[in-house]
Amino acid sequence: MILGGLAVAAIAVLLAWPAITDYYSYNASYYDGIVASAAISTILTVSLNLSMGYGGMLSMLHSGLQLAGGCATGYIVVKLSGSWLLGILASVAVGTVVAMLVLLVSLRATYLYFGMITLAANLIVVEIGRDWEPVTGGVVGVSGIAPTLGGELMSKQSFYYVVLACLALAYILQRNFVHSGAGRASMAVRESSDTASAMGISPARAKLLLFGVCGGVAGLSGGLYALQLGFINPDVGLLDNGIVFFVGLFLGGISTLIGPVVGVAFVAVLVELIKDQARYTTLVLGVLLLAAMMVIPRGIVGTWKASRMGRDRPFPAEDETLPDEVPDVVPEVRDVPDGVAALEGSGIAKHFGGVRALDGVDVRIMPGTVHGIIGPNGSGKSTLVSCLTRYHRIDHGQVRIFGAEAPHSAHHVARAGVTRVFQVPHLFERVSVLDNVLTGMRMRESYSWVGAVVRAPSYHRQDRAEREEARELLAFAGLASRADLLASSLSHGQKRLLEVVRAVAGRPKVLILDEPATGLTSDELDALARLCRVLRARGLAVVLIEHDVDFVMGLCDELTVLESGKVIERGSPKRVRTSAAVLEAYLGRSEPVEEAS
Ligand SMILES: Nc1ncnc2c1ncn2[C@@H]1O[C@H](COP(=O)(O)OP(=O)(O)OP(=O)(O)O)[C@@H](O)[C@H]1O
Repeated sequence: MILGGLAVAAIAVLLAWPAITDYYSYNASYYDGIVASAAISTILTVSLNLSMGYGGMLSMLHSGLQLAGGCATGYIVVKLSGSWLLGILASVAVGTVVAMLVLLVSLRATYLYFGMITLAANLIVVEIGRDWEPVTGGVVGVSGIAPTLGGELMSKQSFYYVVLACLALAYILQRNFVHSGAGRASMAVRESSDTASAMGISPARAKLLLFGVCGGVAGLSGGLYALQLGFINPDVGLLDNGIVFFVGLFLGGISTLIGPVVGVAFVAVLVELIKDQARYTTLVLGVLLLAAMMVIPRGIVGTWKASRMGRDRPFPAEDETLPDEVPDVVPEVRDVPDGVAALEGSGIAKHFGGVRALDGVDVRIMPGTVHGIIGPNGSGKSTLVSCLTRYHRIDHGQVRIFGAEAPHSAHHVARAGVTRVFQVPHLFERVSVLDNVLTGMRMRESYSWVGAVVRAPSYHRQDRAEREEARELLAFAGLASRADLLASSLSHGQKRLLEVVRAVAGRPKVLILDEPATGLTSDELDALARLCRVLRARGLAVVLIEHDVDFVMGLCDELTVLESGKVIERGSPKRVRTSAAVLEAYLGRSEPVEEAS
């Protein structure tokens, strides 16, 4: 409410700004220019926010992207005598291409290494700017980049509104992207590439898309910068020019939509206030960044959000009674040919150096069953699952999904219907419970990211249906009242359940749960068992890796028992319970398995 009011007031002031300055000042164009500059910086900071905040990609390339965009506009407007609009479009295209090229060479790089690669790329972009004289104008740059309208030079006021419109576009793009399936996929990759892959998300594609979008937005800010100042030279790409964007982002609040706007506005006002002492500007910005990091590490907006009742803060939600009805949204697996295994591994071998983690393992998991994989610690259970789902490259053997050879990458296996929940909880803690479930639906989404950004009817339809479905699934697991809380506020048991719900949301045909019962209360165990039974009844194959022998024996139709990377027994719980090999492996003597736990 308060935010809404402030936003409306800010928009009104921005729209009326040229009239206000005209009325109150003899130097109106100066003040219009200050706000336009701040708006251009905000556009670049929005791009940085998408990359670092929502994508978890430390980018040192942003001033280089601004330079690339500015050079593209300069080239079109001055050298080709094109229109400013064409210049702006070129800046977006060039920014996108440069960002995507850099991303392609750094696909496997993690946070810090990605930062270093973008740093190197920035140096290269600046150097190209200095040396590619016919296009960039070399060290001197290009001047005379003037926007025209109907053959006349565009007035400062008109240009102000062009910049404002571009800022609005950048902000809307950021907001709509972040709230779309593509945005959730980027955030999933930010949290864990492995978990994202288990939901059918390709980390490489998600990163490429996000960084490409960031490049386009940063390029746009470069094009506007060139048009506003009338020139562009390679110094624009120098790293110290980029500091102001980092200060604005961290001061305003990284990973918040409005943070870049607030942060840059704050910095712009401050810089204006100390303009008579301009030589201290860098010092002041440095101190400001330091102070922000120490006092309000979430930034102004993040801190404000965390302080509001019920927003970004855990609050006790009521305990829920589980509904008896199974929601329709729990998937049903149909048309499976008789006798074909849902997931099958034959002769799987995996060595880690001298360790034979798996040594010729055969496993057949039938649809409509709960299949337990048990064995002592280190017997190879998790490795087997990683091999079956292609997280590990297998040394020997074959993996088949419904009779066909399994694809060779983890996210394609997920798309083929095999989803896993990891042994160590891999929730997306910084987003809501509901968003976690929505992320699990990513591979079913049919709308494009452009459709989401422009909020096409297909996006609205699907988004509405997904949200309803996600809430139904949460209600079935007893988590409905927690849907809008941050996932980090859940108890351990609730997090485990949420992970299962998120996996179910992807409508898998095979669901692999690695030690899901660890740390669950008896009520939570009941809820988990109920969910597994429902999935089995709907034709799914559920694979359980568990140490809780009672839980496994009570739930599973079939078991595969591993020891030292080999199958030592397989069959019904009754058979396994009395197997001499199993008793030996668990107890080293012939006593009932239940006593091992
Ligand atoms: N990435 C790896 N590098 C080296 N060795 C590994 C790796 N992953 C597993 N191993 C080894 O492979 C063997 C099987 O490990 P795995 O984690 O699959 O067993 P597990 O049955 O799942 O054990 P637990 O019940 O303790 O989770 C162990 O000896 C383990 O040390």
